[in-house]
Amino acid sequence: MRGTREGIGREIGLIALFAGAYLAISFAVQDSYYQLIMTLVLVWATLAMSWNFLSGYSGMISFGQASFFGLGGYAMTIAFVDFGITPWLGIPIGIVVGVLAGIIIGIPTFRLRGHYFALSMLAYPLAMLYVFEWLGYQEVSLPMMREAPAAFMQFSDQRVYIALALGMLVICMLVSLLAERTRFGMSLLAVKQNELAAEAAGIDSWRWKMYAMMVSSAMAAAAGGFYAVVVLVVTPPSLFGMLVSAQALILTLFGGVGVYWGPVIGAIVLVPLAETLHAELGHIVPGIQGVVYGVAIIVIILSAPDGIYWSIRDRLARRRRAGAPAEAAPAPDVAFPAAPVPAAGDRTLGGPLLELENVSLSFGGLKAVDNVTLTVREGSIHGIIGPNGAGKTTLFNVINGFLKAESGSIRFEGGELVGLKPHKVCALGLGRTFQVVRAFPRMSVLENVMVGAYVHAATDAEAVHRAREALQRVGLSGDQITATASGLPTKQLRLMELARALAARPRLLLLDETLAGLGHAELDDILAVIRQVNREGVTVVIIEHTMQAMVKLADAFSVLDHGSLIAGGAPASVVKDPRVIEAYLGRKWMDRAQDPVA
Ligand SMILES: Nc1ncnc2c1ncn2[C@@H]1O[C@H](COP(=O)(O)OP(=O)(O)OP(=O)(O)O)[C@@H](O)[C@H]1O
Repeated sequence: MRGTREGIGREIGLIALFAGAYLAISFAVQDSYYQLIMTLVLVWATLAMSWNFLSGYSGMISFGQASFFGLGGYAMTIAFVDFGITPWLGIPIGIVVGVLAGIIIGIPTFRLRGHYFALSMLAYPLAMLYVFEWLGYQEVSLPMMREAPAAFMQFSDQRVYIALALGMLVICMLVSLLAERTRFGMSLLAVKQNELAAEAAGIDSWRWKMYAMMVSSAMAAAAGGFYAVVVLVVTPPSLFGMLVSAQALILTLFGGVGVYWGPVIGAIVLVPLAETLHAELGHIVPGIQGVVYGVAIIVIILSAPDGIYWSIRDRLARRRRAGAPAEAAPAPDVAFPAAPVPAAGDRTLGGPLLELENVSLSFGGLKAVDNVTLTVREGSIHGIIGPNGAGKTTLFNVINGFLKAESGSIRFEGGELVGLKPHKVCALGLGRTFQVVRAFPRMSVLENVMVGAYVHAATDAEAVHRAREALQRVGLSGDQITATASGLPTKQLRLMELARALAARPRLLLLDETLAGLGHAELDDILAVIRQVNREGVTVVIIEHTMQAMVKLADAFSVLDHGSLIAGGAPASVVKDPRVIEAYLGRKWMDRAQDPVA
């Protein structure tokens, strides 16, 4: 399972096995050309690993990995040629330069998303290519240091380079493995699968993306520095060229995205193929490497779109399932037993917990939230109702920081929320769920909830503990929590999302149509959970269209229409208010309103 250290020892064993086998094969290979190819496989695998760390884990597709590769290569080369600094120091210098460039590039570029991010990343290596040409570094050769070759990383035995490159790759694999199994990787994966949900669950997506950029640029710069040592001559196209960035991306896509074995598999299969064809047929078909990578990407998209690693894994899992005995009956589909419910209004409520004062927000000419003032009392269940398009979800988005109020004030426990990012709002104790469930589909239910727990958990073990506790609170257990989130029935998804919000131990929960899409029995189960959570001290603000349920559940209503608050107060009186009936409930409700709790 991701997110815990389970199985980490086995993975380290596999890495050691791979490294040992690779080294053993390198001793068996006598031809220095093939030894060079074995070195290049490791260098390109490291570069592809750097792409995987940024793009595979976080989902931000980068076409510009050559920037860091080239800077690492040129920093080492210039340090060597102009200052006589050994590559043993030059490569670390290149790594520092690469990381600094990663930070400088990340700051403006993280504002962009999707295709815009990918394309703008493409611009950086192209610009650097011309800058280095303009600076006069068209072709730089490393001088031979015959008096002290080892001190300048110059070895007559090619196998020493293989061992060094293998060391570099193994370090990158271990760093990636550790990231995949800890909050680093889990946070990036959550951002990749649903950035808004991750932010609402307390994940600072910008910070994790920046960390990923720094680690990724360090790996790419190390690969670039080492590449320059091995090939001895560098040119701007060989370090910053399109083929370099494309290679990083294609090797990973081919081998498997989002897992550290992917780049290794991709490099082992494709690099020897491309290099051998280049050596044999390069004089007849110039640029044959590009053809190999082009064909590889078409084949992989058609036959195994997630890459070889995932394709093999899925096939093995299917075979295991087919051979396994019939699965045990699933754990009972439980929620909390419907405990006796204190009638709305019977409970003693605290003072104001959330206060909105003259809050407004427009989309162009449309006032989606218009001068709304309302107070939510501590310990209450506060219903937000209104017709479709009344501005209810927008109001939640303004409260939790997805949207910034244009005017007005939102105070939570007396502190101002306007201007805070969603993860900060979450950290203050304000959790939320969504109208359409925002799950992290490739994670298990437990992992989904762990993402919510990270905000206050110091360690991964504590996050697991808090997540299990939250799942227990919503009544999910056994097989239900190890299941993958994609494909879960609506009720379990709703409960999982509720647990994810609860894992941060909030004082106030914003629930956006949590009852939508549920049958009668399921609806009662979820209502029981909401009441239980409220009894445990969590204040609830809930948007809901099911009026019968809301009247029984809520202590107070606020009614929105066209962005404005048209009524507020105890449910029994609000549903009799002629303005509410006209705007929302309609005549049919008017007839029933004589006995609203029937
Ligand atoms: N990002 C946006 N850009 C432009 N208009 C928007 C945006 N989001 C919402 N709106 C508009 O703002 C108004 C309020 O929308 P909102 O989703 O908050 O309503 P709602 O009360 O939650 O409705 P529903 O009950 O159907 O979910 C609607 O007219 C909607 O079309």
